[in-house]
Amino acid sequence: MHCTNFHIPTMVYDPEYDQDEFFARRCILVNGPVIVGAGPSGLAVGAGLKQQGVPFVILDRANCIASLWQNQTYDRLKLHLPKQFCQLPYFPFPPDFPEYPTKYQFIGYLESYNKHFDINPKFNESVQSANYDETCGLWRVRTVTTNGLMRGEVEYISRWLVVATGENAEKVVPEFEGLEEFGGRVMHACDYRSGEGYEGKRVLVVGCGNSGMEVSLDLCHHNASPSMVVRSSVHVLPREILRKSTFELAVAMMKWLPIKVVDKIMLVSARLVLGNVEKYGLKRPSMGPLQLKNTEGKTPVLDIGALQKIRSGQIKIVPGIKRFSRGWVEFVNGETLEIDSVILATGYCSNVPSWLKENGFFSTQGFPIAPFPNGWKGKAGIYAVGFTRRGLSGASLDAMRVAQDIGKIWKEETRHKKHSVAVALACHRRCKTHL
Ligand SMILES: Cc1cc2nc3c(=O)[nH]c(=O)nc-3n(C[C@H](O)[C@H](O)[C@H](O)COP(=O)(O)OP(=O)(O)OC[C@H]3O[C@@H](n4cnc5c(N)ncnc54)[C@H](O)[C@@H]3O)c2cc1C
Ligand SMILES: NC(=O)C1=CN([C@@H]2O[C@H](COP(=O)(O)OP(=O)(O)OC[C@H]3O[C@@H](n4cnc5c(N)ncnc54)[C@H](OP(=O)(O)O)[C@@H]3O)[C@@H](O)[C@H]2O)C=CC1
Ligand SMILES: O=C(O)C(=O)Cc1c[nH]c2ccccc12
Repeated sequence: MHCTNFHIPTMVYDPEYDQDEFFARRCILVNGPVIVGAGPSGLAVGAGLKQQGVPFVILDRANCIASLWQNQTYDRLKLHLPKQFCQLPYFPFPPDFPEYPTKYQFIGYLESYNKHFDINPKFNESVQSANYDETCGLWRVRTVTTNGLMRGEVEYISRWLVVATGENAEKVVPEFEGLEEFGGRVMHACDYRSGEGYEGKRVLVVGCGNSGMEVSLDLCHHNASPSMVVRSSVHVLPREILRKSTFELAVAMMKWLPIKVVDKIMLVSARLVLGNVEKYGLKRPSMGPLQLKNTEGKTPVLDIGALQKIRSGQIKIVPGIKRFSRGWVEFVNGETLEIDSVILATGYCSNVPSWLKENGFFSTQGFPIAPFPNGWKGKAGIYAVGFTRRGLSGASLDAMRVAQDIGKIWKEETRHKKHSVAVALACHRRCKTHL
């Protein structure tokens, strides 16, 4: 796509003065980078840029920051890594936070972070496409804005594009034979808030990652009867070993030992603390838990109580699903089970391939192709933050690198040109000459 699709009116974006909302179609030249996503990753990049005086625009499809945390998680959720691995750069958690903050505490912290750095994302702006326009050397990011009844299209034009839409941007909803005739309540784990309303119900929880385990546990707390589908294998680790965070121990050991050895130690320790989990139907993968996380992104389960319920039989383990029918499910081993509801804890995926038109930086799965630690920067001013499958600490690391890199280029350019807006306008003029 070239500049032929350039829509007027065109404005220079000034963060001090947010222009009116009257135009249904607008084109905004951004002085600084466009950041897509106002989750922890996007906010952390924003903070790093603010500190260096670099202007930017953050766009989010939702109407709030950290929408994954605010709109798509259950009430009982707590961070499952200790707090020091989850805080964002330059602004620590309050000292009275517990070791594993609740989601409400984490959201409160992110709100303070947003306020403290005056990040000011633009909400209700869903990015539909982004492409690099070689004729003018700029990124063109198109959004659909939904603001009450108002719907508009905006094109943001920028030197830099920071992708911060997350590893969990879309829910994965597999197709199952017969599900349409099942008849009971079916929802994805991202829409599950609590077991209220499930009392006495037989619930099939599909998937045994952290979501499947914790939803099943929450259902037990609400006197429901969950059966959890384990179709392949899963690593379950205790959240703590001898009162020390398992994750923290693993991070410490990784400084001295190869990952394979650390995995062995993890598995021996897990066996000592949890016993043999395979006898409950929780088959372990052949690859160790950290290696599996690093190579395939599959997060080990950090157990916070589900295993005890599996042992006691309150959570039943069932095999893969063959098909559904009215009021029941048939498994691959031919057995059937009567159920009232289904919760799909079947995971999430990146949505980058659906909107980013480029070749070579992102894979078809929506993750940077270059392996860690080289996937944060691409060619022509594109960056990725929060795609290293290393949780919030990985996102923070990316964010600091990206903000520093953009800040460095920005400072070099503003030293040479009198005013950064003049630079943007010059680019803009160059772009328009190609119309
Ligand atoms: C239930 C759950 C619990 C977790 N717990 C932990 C934990 O304890 N510790 C840990 O380290 N990690 C945890 N994670 C991993 C989680 O991915 C990170 O914590 C964190 O949310 C990643 O931040 P992010 O900003 O990269 O992505 P997100 O938080 O997903 O934010 C991405 C933002 O991009 C926006 N967006 C997406 N597509 C578009 C588009 N096309 N246009 C505009 N905006 C868009 C979304 O609305 C969203 O606000 C958890 C994940 C889940 C699902
Ligand atoms: N407290 C916390 O901090 C929590 C953190 N999280 C994090 O959120 C992220 C997402 O976790 P989660 O939502 O559990 O997703 P995961 O991707 O980790 O797990 C998805 C599960 O669904 C199963 N599955 C997928 N498709 C099917 C199918 N067709 N039939 C049967 N089973 C299927 C997978 O099985 P298979 O392996 O065979 O493909 C797997 O067990 C993770 O990083 C996790 O750590 C989640 C919840 C709580
Ligand atoms: O909870 C998540 O989704 C995370 O990605 C956190 C995380 C990063 N590395 C890990 C290794 C083991 C368990 C959790 C994590």
